[in-house]
Amino acid sequence: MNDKITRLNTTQGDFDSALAKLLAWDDSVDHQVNESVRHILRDVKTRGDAAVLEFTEKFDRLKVGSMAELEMGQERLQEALERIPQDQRVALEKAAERVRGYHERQNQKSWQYQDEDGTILGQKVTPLDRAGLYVPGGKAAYPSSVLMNAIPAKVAGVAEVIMVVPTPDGVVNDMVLAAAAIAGVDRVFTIGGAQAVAALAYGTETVPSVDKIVGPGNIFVATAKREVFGVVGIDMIAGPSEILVICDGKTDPDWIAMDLFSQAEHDEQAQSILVSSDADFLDAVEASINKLLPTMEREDIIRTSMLGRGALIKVADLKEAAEVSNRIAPEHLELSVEDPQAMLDDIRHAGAIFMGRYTAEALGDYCAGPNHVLPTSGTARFSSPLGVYDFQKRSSLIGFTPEGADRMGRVASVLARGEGLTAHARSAEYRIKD
Ligand SMILES: NC(=O)c1ccc[n+]([C@@H]2O[C@H](COP(=O)([O-])OP(=O)(O)OC[C@H]3O[C@@H](n4cnc5c(N)ncnc54)[C@H](O)[C@@H]3O)[C@@H](O)[C@H]2O)c1
Ligand SMILES: N[C@H](CO)Cc1c[nH]c[nH+]1
Ligand SMILES: [Zn+2]
Repeated sequence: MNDKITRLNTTQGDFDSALAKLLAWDDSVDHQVNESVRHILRDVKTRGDAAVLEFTEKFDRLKVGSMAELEMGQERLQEALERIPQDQRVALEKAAERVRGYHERQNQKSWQYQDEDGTILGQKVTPLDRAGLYVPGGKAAYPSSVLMNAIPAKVAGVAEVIMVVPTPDGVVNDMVLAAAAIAGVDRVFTIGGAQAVAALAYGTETVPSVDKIVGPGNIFVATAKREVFGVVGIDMIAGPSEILVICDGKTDPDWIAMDLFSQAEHDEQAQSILVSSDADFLDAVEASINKLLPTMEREDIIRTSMLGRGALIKVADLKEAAEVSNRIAPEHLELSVEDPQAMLDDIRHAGAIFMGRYTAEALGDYCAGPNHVLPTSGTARFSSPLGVYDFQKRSSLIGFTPEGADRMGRVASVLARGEGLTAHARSAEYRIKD
């Protein structure tokens, strides 16, 4: 690298502000993105398909006469499945099997119990009627994201799964369509960005409106999802990828450099951070970064990301490494240390935790089993990986017996009168025995 990657040390006086600066977004970029996304959302809401077609031409350089041309029917998905090379099909099917196996364990069941009066209390779990899946496709195509979005939806029992994926310059990726066939996606539209989020949220003449939009994407997609929340549900803000590696200094520096690159190559705005107490090891990883960078296919994206948002941070020990990591709340956390289990109690905020030197984050992206759609930008402080629970909702169940209505009616009556709500009180009192 011509310029040097950011080096921080927790002992430096301005560490807190330097870290905050590293994690902060450029406000002026934020403002422009917000403006542009709001304009797109308004336009699609008002003009439907016509606006989606115009934005698709503008941002994806794809001009077609009608939205129908942007829908990939089931036959097209099956064709893609049959056309892809056998090794790709086998790998997709193997990954799908592992992702399904993991997510089946998340399936929630309805439950009921009876209290001492025979009153029934419980929770009814219902899948969403229709879910919208955003699969990114700007700088790279993501067949793995198709599986990660669609399989939990299907395991949850969602009746209709609508997928959107941009195809810049009209280049359709057969592996993406094949993955949709394997996962059982119901409808696929080759649209992306904020215009696709708007189409799913508001519906157009061709794209049906959905109940919830899930899936990762770039800053335009993440901002659009934030804006439409309330009209539809969203899973989380899953924006540009991030990795934080805590290393005890005993892993091959080339492995760590490549783990950092693995997320940096997604996006210029991706973030890769290494934390270690071993200063010599930080130097060794920096040397590996410089050595390996020219060998990378996506060298420019990685360079921009590593220089702009990457950092090597020196800490006192593993305890302090965990504290720094908790402040960042990374999407992916690699514990490249001798005894990762021993560190788990200290780790409080991370989308996914990869334990041990042999657990490359990249395996989690494809085939470990857990979901790779994870909270970014510090939102792991309060949100979780995409899962079956994102496609199910819960209704409370309450069924009083006459005895229960009598006993609890008296309690409700007192509380309602305390709130000055006499209709509530009298409604409960009607059911109290004389
Ligand atoms: N968190 C996760 O689970 C996860 C998983 C996979 C990928 N990712 C992230 O998803 C992102 C994928 O980004 P991408 O760009 O490759 O694909 P994308 O599909 O998210 O975005 C492409 C779309 O962005 C829109 N766009 C581009 N420039 C625009 C502009 N100037 N104005 C308005 N709209 C514009 C276009 O409509 C285009 O279709 C990356 O940041 C990657 O790190 C995250
Ligand atoms: N690392 C991404 C989530 O941030 C997921 C992904 C898909 N393909 C490769 N990686
Ligand atoms: Zn990745």
